[in-house]
Amino acid sequence: MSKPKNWPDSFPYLESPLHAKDLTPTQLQALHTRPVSVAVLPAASTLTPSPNVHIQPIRDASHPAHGQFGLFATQNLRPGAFILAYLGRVHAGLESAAESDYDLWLDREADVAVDAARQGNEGRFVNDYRGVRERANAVFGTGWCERWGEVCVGVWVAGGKNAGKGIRRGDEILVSYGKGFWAERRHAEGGGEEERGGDAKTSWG
Ligand SMILES: C[S@@+](CC[C@H](N)C(=O)[O-])C[C@H]1O[C@@H](n2cnc3c(N)ncnc32)[C@H](O)[C@@H]1O
Repeated sequence: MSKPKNWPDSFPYLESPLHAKDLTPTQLQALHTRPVSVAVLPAASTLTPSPNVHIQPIRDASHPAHGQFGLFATQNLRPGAFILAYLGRVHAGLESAAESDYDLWLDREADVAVDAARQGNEGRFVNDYRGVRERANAVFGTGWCERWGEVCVGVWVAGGKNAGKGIRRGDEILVSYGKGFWAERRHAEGGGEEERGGDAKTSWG
């Protein structure tokens, strides 16, 4: 199996979603039922490793995630384009890895989330835009991944009116984790809760 450059030795690299044993038959059925309203992602767009990105250490001392890793574009990506799937351990949300900084809702109604804290793919290295640039240039969302025949979380280039020109080769790919993420973090560190208002899990939008 080939792993992306800079993938840490200590983490398993996933080439498909990893299903936790506690997913109920109803949750598994929801995962394997194609919703009418989500983007269909052909198998060719979910290659592992992804040809659209590379993992890089953050060496810029002014970057708030200095000393960690980030995800960067290997080619120009147009507004609205799909970038890559976010792979991890797909689990029942109730059994949430509350302390994980890598846990995203996959299907809130079905109570299913995906956590990339202990294993995953390049998606786990997407940083938040705060303190790096004015706004996010990418968004999390859900799609139907034909490669695995299931609903999956993915990362898209930001689209819409204010999207700009997309992401240029070499740019860092940055999403918004949602205010809830940072409020939770301040709360955990003993700070205030004034910005609370997002999801307990990392949210998007
Ligand atoms: C999903 S991980 C992103 C990848 C992470 N940089 C790494 O190397 O594993 C989320 C963590 O990255 C860091 N991070 C991401 N965006 C950040 C930002 N804008 N400011 C400060 N820390 C950030 C925080 O430590 C956060 O808990």
